[in-house]
Amino acid sequence: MAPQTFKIASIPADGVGKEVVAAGRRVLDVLAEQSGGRFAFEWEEFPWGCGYYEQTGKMMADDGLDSLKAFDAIYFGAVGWENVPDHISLWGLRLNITQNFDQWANVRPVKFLPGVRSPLRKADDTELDWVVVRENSEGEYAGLGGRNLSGRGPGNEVALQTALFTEKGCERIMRFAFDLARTRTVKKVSSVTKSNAQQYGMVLWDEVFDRVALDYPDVATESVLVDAMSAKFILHPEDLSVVVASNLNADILSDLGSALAGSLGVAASANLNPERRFPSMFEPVHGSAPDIAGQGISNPIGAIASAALMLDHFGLHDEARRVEAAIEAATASGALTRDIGGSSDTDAVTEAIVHALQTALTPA
Ligand SMILES: NC(=O)c1ccc[n+]([C@@H]2O[C@H](COP(=O)([O-])OP(=O)(O)OC[C@H]3O[C@@H](n4cnc5c(N)ncnc54)[C@H](O)[C@@H]3O)[C@@H](O)[C@H]2O)c1
Ligand SMILES: O=C(O)C[C@@H](O)C(=O)O
Ligand SMILES: [K+]
Ligand SMILES: [Mn+2]
Repeated sequence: MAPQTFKIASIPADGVGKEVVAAGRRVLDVLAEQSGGRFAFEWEEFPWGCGYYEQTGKMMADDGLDSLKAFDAIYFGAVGWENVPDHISLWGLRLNITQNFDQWANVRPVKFLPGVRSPLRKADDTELDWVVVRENSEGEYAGLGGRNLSGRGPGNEVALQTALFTEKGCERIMRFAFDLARTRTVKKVSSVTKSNAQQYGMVLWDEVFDRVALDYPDVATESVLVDAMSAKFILHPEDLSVVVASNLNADILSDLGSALAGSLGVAASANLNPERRFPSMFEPVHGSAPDIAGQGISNPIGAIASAALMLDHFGLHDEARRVEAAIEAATASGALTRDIGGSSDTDAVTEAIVHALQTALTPA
């Protein structure tokens, strides 16, 4: 039988994005080899990013979105470099893709790994495991607003950055969060709000949350102000299972979660178009890390764990669990990059994960 072939567009983009995407590809290619012809990955790499901008004045090709539509998934590194203002590079590439492909659900698990020290003392003797569900299409990232550069005289410039909350946008991300909670051991959704200060958008957010919750009587709920939630991440993370938050609130909280798990380098994410009208995109939570890029020392775990989320999206659930187990075997054995207290480089950690996959192979 012909192998089931998954077409993946890879966009390493900038900085450590290049290093960690190469690591993830290596792991996926090993898995395909091990599948004995059951499945295969067909890769096409796109050179978009700040280097491409240098040559063309654009972050991606004009027909880039059209080209991407033909793929089963997109595997992304990170965007951002010093030659391009961050708001141009982010809107030109990552947000161009997430918003135009309606990847409205951004799933960001917070995973604690064996052998990786958390800055939380609580993590030493408490099982911690939660996931941030980020609204990925509107909110503070609606791109609405403008600047008045000239009309008000020197020193009086004004800028508006308007957040957009729609009932439909709130409802779909909340249902997604509740459905996800139903698949987990602890069936609970925590909604992150700021409705004490933001009396329009966040009050709508809260009302939709309360209404959707009525359809899930088997799932526990709480609504927590974002400032209090940032404290709760540190003081009572054992109370968390699924945390649903607006675009910006979830962006901030997911970096906090990654740091609590040891480093931004270990955190995975999936930008999902749940209706599957467009390809979904898988990328580590971190950015291009200019401070360490090019040295071969970046942590590949976030990108490799994102590849596992991509396997889940393809329905290859056993393979996804095998990759996660291989990551855990590698960290437990001491294969750690510097950001998590070790001295291994990117390649050594990747090979430790590959080795774990190979030794865990059950003979046919
Ligand atoms: N989705 C994305 O592509 C994305 C996400 C975040 C930031 N960015 C962009 O990345 C650039 C840098 O942003 P930043 O410095 O705020 O965030 P960053 O995530 O790139 O780096 C923050 C810190 O985490 C460390 N870090 C990140 N990834 C790591 C890895 N794999 N291994 C080891 N350490 C790692 C960095 O060395 C740095 O100290 C900016 O241009 C920003 O706009 C892009
Ligand atoms: O917020 C963004 O879109 C950029 C980056 O911080 C991310 O988390 O992807
Ligand atoms: K990224
Ligand atoms: Mn972020």
